[in-house]
Amino acid sequence: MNFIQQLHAAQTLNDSLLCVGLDPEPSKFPGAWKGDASRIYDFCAAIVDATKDLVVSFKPQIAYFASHRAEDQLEQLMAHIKRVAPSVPVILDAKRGDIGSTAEQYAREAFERYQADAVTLSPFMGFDSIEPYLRYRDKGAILLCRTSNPGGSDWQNQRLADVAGQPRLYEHLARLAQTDWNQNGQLGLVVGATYPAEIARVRELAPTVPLLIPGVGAQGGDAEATVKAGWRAGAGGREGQGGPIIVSSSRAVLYASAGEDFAAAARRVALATRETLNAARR
Ligand SMILES: O=C(O)c1cc(=O)[nH]c(=O)n1[C@@H]1O[C@H](COP(=O)(O)O)[C@@H](O)[C@H]1O
Repeated sequence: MNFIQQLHAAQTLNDSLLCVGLDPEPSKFPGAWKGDASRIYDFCAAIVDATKDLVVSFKPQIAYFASHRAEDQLEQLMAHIKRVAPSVPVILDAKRGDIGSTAEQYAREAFERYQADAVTLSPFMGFDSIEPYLRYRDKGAILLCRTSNPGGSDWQNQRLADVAGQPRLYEHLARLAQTDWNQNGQLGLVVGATYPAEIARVRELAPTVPLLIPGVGAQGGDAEATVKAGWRAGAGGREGQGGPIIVSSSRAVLYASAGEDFAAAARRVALATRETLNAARR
């Protein structure tokens, strides 16, 4: 199964549009684990175990592991997810972007070392910086398009004077991801939940590509508006009818409780968020 097929299958199996982001921050860990970076795996595995039947995807953020020299724990975690939730695709959030020869190494890191099913990428350096990832035919490459942070508009909202119709940069990218760049149907786009009007615009320009939508929860994105903007009737039910949406939340789920009940609390928030997302599409 390729990444898109995995997404469709997980969305149906778990009846979910929710992605739980794994951004482990030891200073926020409960009880005796607080401040202990050697517990990153244990913390994330507990969250995975508590939410694995509620999600369309998991999304570990590589910086939260690398900054603590915990790459080995990320490897362990990826193996754990494959073991306990083999139907749930994993998106490695790495936001890589470099020339082709270096991109080959990043692609090997994401897909061979960590066994990710998809990776987030910055498209700033152009198509030849994306192409090495596409050689892994079953894997997904999710391009930053209209990001959730306010500063995203510094570049992404600029109009391109030399392209017909003067689209904004993010609109041009959405069009490329739907057409010329999407040579084997592997591309997805990141659009922030904090900008529902732009989600709708991206969905219009890229009707079938998966949209990864972070920003609900801690960043205050509106879950209902997100779904109304990005979801199309029939999407995800059967392939070819519309691109899946993957609505991601990290801190609001991971740190729902600072106590020993953190995993149960994470499950409660994940359940409630899944319900909100589902209600908005029905
Ligand atoms: O690519 C991403 O995942 C991403 C893109 C974006 O536009 N905004 C964004 O917040 N993210 C990531 O999504 C996560 C958001 O975390 P919370 O705000 O805690 O839900 C972080 O890991 C960010 O790095």
